Amino acid sequence: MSPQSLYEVEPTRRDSLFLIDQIYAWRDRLLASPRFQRAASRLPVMRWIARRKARELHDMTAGFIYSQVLYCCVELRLFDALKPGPMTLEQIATHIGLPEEGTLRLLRSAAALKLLRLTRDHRWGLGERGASMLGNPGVGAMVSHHLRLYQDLADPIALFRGRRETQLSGFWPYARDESSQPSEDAARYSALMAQSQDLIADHVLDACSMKRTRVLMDIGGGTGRFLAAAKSRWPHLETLLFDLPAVVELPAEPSEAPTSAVSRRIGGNMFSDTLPTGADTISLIRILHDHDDEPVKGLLRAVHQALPEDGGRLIIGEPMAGTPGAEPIGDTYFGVYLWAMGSGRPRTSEEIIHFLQEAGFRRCREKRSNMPILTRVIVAEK
Ligand SMILES: CC(C)=CCC/C(C)=C/CC/C(C)=C/C=C/C(C)=C/C=C/C=C(C)/C=C/C=C(C)/C=C/C=C(C)/C=C/CC(C)(C)O
Ligand SMILES: C[S@@+](CC[C@H](N)C(=O)[O-])C[C@H]1O[C@@H](n2cnc3c(N)ncnc32)[C@H](O)[C@@H]1O
Repeated sequence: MSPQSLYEVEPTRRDSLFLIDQIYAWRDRLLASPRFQRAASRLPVMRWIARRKARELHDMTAGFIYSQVLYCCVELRLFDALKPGPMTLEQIATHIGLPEEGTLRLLRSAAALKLLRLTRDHRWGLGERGASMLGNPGVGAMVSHHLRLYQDLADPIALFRGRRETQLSGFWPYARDESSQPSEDAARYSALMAQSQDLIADHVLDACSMKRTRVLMDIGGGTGRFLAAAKSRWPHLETLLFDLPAVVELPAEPSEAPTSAVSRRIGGNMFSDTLPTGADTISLIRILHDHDDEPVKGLLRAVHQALPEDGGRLIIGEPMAGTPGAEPIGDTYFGVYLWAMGSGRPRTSEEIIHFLQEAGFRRCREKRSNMPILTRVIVAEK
């Protein structure tokens, strides 16, 4: 089966070899030749390109080590420790409970990655990337939970043989079985989602105003963090939260979403229950990519039905495949992540818009996101 038919994209003129493909084939023959590579690394301009390309390939080869150095910094809370100011090697070794020799190796490797920085007086402080991590606390939570995916990737070829029980699918039980949800599982993944919602909510809300919305329903809204962010911008909003019973029954975390931010919490299954009516705007934030095509199409039809005829609006926010300049985030990171999770796939905005049109939506369009690598935004009307 061709990838096109797997993902239901209209086949383009696949049989003919375009000129551009011939040019790429010629380039690939050159790049694959050790003689060409040797020659290129001696010529002035070519040398600069060759070094850059070698560096890129080396970063990809070594990326798994970079990720684990970042993991150590997060787990050992190094960025938090260095927030007030730089520390000496001895102070850091005592603080993280590692021998000085190992600590020094870790600090040097983190400094080379700009996570840390060696100061002029030989102390260790935050590097530009370490400081950015402090500004985005949700990223640290993501890095910590990657340990499960890392275990699943220990035999990566086996992972691609077929979807099966994995460490990651154990973290997201709804991806394999929507009906049963132990509350401790729901609490664990909902906390991660709430922490990382701050990476998303502002960009979605910057892209679409809710000034004229009366009732907003967030389907799969977790602890209500997205609704809380919307309500703090537009206090007139009535907000409905729809999620699995195990999630809406979680004890309210005042720091996550103040009780007053969510007008009503409704427990149910978005695939098998009739969705509540009454909202003039419905949001699906980081929902569609978790699920395979057929359930997604059914969900979009159900959302269409739940919206009012006059002025009903759907907002979709999630990372998407084929984002210019961030292709590996959609297709590599989320593609592999969702494969290991056991269901879903990242979709291009064109695919989502196509599904929306099939479900009966009109005026389906993408809105400009300030951070398309983290979330893109699509709006559709009934
Ligand atoms: C100050 C001076 C001198 C100059 C200024 C120059 C300047 C303007 C610099 C810019 C500085 C700046 C503002 C930096 C900002 C950095 C930012 C915003 C960094 C953000 C990084 C975000 C990252 C790395 C996000 C990672 C997100 C991940 C890994 C998300 C994973 C999500 C998952 C796994 C979701 C799972 C849900 C599921 C199951 C798929 O549904
Ligand atoms: C990836 S999380 C996204 C949470 C939140 N929208 C966010 O962006 O932080 C997916 C959410 O969908 C909910 N969910 C999964 N399957 C569901 C179902 N069948 N019915 C209702 N909610 C479901 C999960 O409980 C979870 O809260």
